[in-house]
Amino acid sequence: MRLPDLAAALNVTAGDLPDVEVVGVTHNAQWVKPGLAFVAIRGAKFDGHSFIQRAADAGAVAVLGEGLPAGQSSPLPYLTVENAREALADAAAALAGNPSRALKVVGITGTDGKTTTSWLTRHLLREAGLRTGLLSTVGYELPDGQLRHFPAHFTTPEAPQVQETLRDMVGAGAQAVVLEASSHALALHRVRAVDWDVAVWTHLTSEHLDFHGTVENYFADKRKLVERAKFAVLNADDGWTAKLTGLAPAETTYSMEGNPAHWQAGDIEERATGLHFHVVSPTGEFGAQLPMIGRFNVANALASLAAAHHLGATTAQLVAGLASFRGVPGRMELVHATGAAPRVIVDFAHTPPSLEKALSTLRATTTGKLWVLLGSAGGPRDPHKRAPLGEVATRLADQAVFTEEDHRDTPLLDILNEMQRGAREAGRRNFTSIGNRREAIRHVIRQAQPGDTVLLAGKGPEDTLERDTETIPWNEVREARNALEQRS
Ligand SMILES: CC(=O)N[C@H]1[C@@H](OP(=O)(O)OP(=O)(O)OC[C@H]2O[C@@H](n3ccc(=O)[nH]c3=O)[C@H](O)[C@@H]2O)O[C@H](CO)[C@@H](O)[C@@H]1O[C@H](C)C(=O)N[C@@H](C)C(=O)N[C@H](CCC(=O)O)C(=O)O
Ligand SMILES: Nc1ncnc2c1ncn2[C@@H]1O[C@H](COP(=O)(O)OP(=O)(O)OP(=O)(O)O)[C@@H](O)[C@H]1O
Repeated sequence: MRLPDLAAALNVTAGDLPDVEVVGVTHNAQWVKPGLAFVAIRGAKFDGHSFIQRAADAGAVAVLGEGLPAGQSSPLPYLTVENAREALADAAAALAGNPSRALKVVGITGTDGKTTTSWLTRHLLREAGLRTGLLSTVGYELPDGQLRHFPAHFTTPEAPQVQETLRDMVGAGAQAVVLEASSHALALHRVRAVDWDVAVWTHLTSEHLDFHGTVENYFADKRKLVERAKFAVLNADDGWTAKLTGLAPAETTYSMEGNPAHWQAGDIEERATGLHFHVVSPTGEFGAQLPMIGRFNVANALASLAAAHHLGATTAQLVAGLASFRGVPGRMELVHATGAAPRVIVDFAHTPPSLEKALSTLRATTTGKLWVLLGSAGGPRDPHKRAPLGEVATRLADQAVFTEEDHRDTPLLDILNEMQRGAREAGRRNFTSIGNRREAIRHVIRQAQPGDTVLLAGKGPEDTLERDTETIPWNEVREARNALEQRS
């Protein structure tokens, strides 16, 4: 796009602009490449205007900002905009060709459940035959199903990455996309200029108040998604929904607690194989089975069903889609086994509170013994959590196995000793230590019996294991599957 056309697309009246080609836009001077426009943002820590020279040296062709600081001149054409973050999003969308207009876009927001609901909705849409992309905390996928990661960890990355990813999805033949929208993203305009077809609301509890200040601000940021969508899927069990009703031109509601709603789930049973429930909905009544752990996932399922139904999924496709859902990689992921075997779960939990939550959830559906395998990372990251991890593991599981988990240059023995200390000081002896993670996984899966549950905690979807100075390719689910095969 030529620079004068970009200015016109942003409604900016600037004097004589050079007729140069703008190939993209970025807010980060370190990411500038020849031909990009640089948006100078006044952030909480830095003023992007101090990086204009750096951007120019790297080949930027223009700068967008809310006004040059007094006494500063720009070596590049400077376009004054009202709001730099909004301009970043608008420019990114224009330069990417407004890809969201060519897609059915489902946005998911809420305090918890965004990632799960995004993955499930993506799965249901694919079951319904729509080529669907995904952008979530766990990574992003074009319709080919291969998970990719942005260089920095984000739930919703900055607008240029959002728009460029949507453009790539359109290029790869996507018809729909499911996009997880964090409150930070909505507050900082990262998903402005996305044309939303469906907004899904999971629920809201006090969180991130360091950033938003008050729960009302937090709500107001999240509400933007519902305000901007053509259709809203609202949770009738969430107190905030009353304030969301009527904001979108059309809406549907869901409940797993017996509140009046279009989509209702009842007769909920949580079994070792997953969740079983009965759905009453505008598309009829049906029995549903979802191979996931955790009762709250019924709410996520209802939200996904309603969103996918709105985009054309039939009842048969919805039922089949729920039953074939494999979960979110590395999040309470059930490892499938053939024949009589213990239930094996891979989960990312690597802090004492998340380990506590995961083990408590699993205890509820374990008839036999509950086993847990875990380590703790080396280096400066939270050495204080090692002993508490040992305590939680031996309190909530019947048997714990301590092993390696990215110990890097910290001696593994020191980490294992700390975990053991946490257990011993609480008076417990129900643990063993096996340094090599593969051997430890094989050991615990060999020892466990049908009816038992084995939680492999800490690594989740990570694809490497950092042992001393080595970085080893790693796939925890594959390790578990191999161990299950060796067992049978
Ligand atoms: C709290 C928050 O979201 N902060 C975001 C905000 O940072 P900021 O206002 O402090 O920006 P800043 O660091 O002062 O920099 C100002 C400008 O100078 C630029 N800069 C800065 C330094 C430099 O050397 N060169 C340079 O160009 C920056 O790119 C930026 O454009 O704007 C930056 C880009 O403009 C974001 O990268 C940054 O996200 C930070 C990295 C972050 O950690 N965000 C997290 C909290 C976040 O967004 N999380 C949510 C999920 C939350 C959840 O549900 O758990 C997410 O969607 O991932
Ligand atoms: N609908 C829900 N209601 C309450 N809690 C939930 C719900 N869905 C998930 N959770 C809890 O939140 C945890 C995180 O779930 P999920 O990753 O889907 O949420 P998220 O909003 O994407 O959070 P994050 O951005 O931190 O990944 C789950 O392990 C579970 O404990």
